[in-house]
Amino acid sequence: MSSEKVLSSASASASAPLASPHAELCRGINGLDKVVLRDPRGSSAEVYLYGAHVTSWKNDHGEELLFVSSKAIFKPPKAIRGGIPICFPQFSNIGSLEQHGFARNRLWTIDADPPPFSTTSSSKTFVDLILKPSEEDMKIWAHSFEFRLRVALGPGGDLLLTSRIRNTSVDGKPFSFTFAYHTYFSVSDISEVRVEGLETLDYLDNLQNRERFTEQGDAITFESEVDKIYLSTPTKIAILDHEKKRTFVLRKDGLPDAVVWNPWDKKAKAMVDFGDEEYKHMLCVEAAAVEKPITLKAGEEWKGRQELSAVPSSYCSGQLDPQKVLHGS
Ligand SMILES: O=P(O)(O)OC[C@H]1O[C@H](O)[C@H](O)[C@@H](O)[C@@H]1O
Repeated sequence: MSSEKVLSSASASASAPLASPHAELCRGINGLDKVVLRDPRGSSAEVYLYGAHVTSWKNDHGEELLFVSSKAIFKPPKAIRGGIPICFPQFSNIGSLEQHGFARNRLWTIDADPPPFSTTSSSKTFVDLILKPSEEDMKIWAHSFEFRLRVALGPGGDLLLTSRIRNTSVDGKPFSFTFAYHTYFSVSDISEVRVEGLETLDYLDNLQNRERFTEQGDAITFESEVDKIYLSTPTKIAILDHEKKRTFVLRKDGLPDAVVWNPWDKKAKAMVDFGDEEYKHMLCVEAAAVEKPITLKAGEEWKGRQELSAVPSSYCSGQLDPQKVLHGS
């Protein structure tokens, strides 16, 4: 489909044509614009311009790998429940802004001409989006910035998110922010899930006034509500879904922390846009920069990457082998 044809079927807010031949702009739920990425090898992803929100990531068998609530509200100003909301310029309620900042409920536009990436990615299946603050945004957060997000599908169906945030202030004013890729993974049964790579680390427990604790040596498993900010984590974290025999591998760069969240039954019931039982089928593991806010001087740029892959769990005498996942290439 030509880019003109694609554009004529969606609203003018999307503005620029898409650079990738494997990206298509179309209408999603409630008429909101979304970009569908289809890799020739079979994997796919969907990104709403509302929030630059990834709402779908499928492998080459067409299996959905992200969780989106059946009760998600695709209507501004509510952020979409599930997928990958972007928390910027504030994670959680740590600051004066609304919970998780405003990037997740603003309308982004397609970035027609992004500055070149320093590392060359071989992916031809991508979309570039951009967010600049409106006058209204400047009233609540008085900083000039350009936030560029590239969402790409890699050769093996990996989902790559690269954020580049630039301080475009003309009066030399620095700013600081916290950030998270608030990824909701789809899992078969939360009680069968293990997270590897966060053992023995320090974390701030959101359920206990962000008090600092140290995680035990065992892999992390789930039997009640969890809301923890793990600090200075390794660049690779594995989420093992025993029942599905699937392992998600999260690789990150520029994002030292990792948030792990499952609301469990009580909080699930309290959320209007989340099914009562859905907590069993999701787990948030979020590449983040929370403990130490990132500061950008005028003209400076920060880059934060999250790379997700889903691989069959290596299965050996009844045990998943996380070592292969964590230490393999
Ligand atoms: O309901 P939301 O604003 O999307 O936030 C959902 C969750 O996000 C993060 O994981 C926080 O650590 C949690 O404290 C919060 O409940």
